[in-house]
Amino acid sequence: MSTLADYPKIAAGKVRELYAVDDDHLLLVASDRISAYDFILDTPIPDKGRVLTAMSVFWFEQLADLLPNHLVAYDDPRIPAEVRGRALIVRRLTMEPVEAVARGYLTGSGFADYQRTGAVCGVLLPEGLPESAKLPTPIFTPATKAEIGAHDENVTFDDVAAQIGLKQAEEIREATLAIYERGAQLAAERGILLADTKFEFGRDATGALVLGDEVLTPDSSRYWPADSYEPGRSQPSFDKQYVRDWLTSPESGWDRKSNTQPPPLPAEVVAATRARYVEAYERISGRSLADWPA
Ligand SMILES: N#Cc1c(N)ncnc1-c1cnn(Cc2cccc(F)c2)c1
Repeated sequence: MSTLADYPKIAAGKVRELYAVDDDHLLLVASDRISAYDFILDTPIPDKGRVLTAMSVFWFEQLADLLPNHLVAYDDPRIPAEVRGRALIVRRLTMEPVEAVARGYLTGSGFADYQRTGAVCGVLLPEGLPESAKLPTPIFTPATKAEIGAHDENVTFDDVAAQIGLKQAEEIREATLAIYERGAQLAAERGILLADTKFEFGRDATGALVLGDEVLTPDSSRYWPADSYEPGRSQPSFDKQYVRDWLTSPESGWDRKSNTQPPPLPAEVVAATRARYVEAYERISGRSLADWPA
């Protein structure tokens, strides 16, 4: 059995790391860290890494008929015991330099761009749409990959085509929208709205487009509870709202405008947040987290 120290770390995100296993395989590790208001919080959420890993595997299986993906294994002797259940063996790809975002609802940077220009990533939208409006049809709104701590920059389809080629950009747009439609449909049937999501794609040695990274997780997507959906205001996050509400309540003693590290989370907020991640996985997948490796 390998240990994590056997594998060189080749990339690190806010809550994930990527290690080299061999020339053709990587180890994608999801931590229990959680971020809020652009801070990585001091308090981990137990099982968050397992839930998000299990959710990616569920979606890779659901989407396999649409396009190939980089998943090789999730229960494998190459996965060190210390990260078992929250790590994947994946194929090493040549990654496309674009954050492939699909939006079905108008929120976040998309809503900000719309308020300023009437469009998102060059896609003109009807006038008068309120915050959180469901869009007439889902849109492809790519972004550049930012360094840790910086926000991705929204760009146009033409920018992507200029960077990677028109055919390649069209292939990514088509795949992004097809996966979003599939994910939004399945989630909606389970009472959860998929407002938007971000994919990363790569190419294998034959040049085929391959779905990489994590897929349709609460970290790469905005999931909203359908029963409280109301256009015209920001929506509660399915998974992070307890954290956001406590951090912005007087009880935390934290000032969001202070740009200081948020305080540790109380046990009850941790427990409630863990429960929401588990609920999201079990409702969407129809599976039990107890059946997932630990
Ligand atoms: N997935 C994937 C992947 C692949 N299958 N082949 C080659 N490269 C990547 C790759 C490179 N950067 N990232 C982003 C990323 C993800 C997770 C943690 C991080 F630190 C960074 C993904």
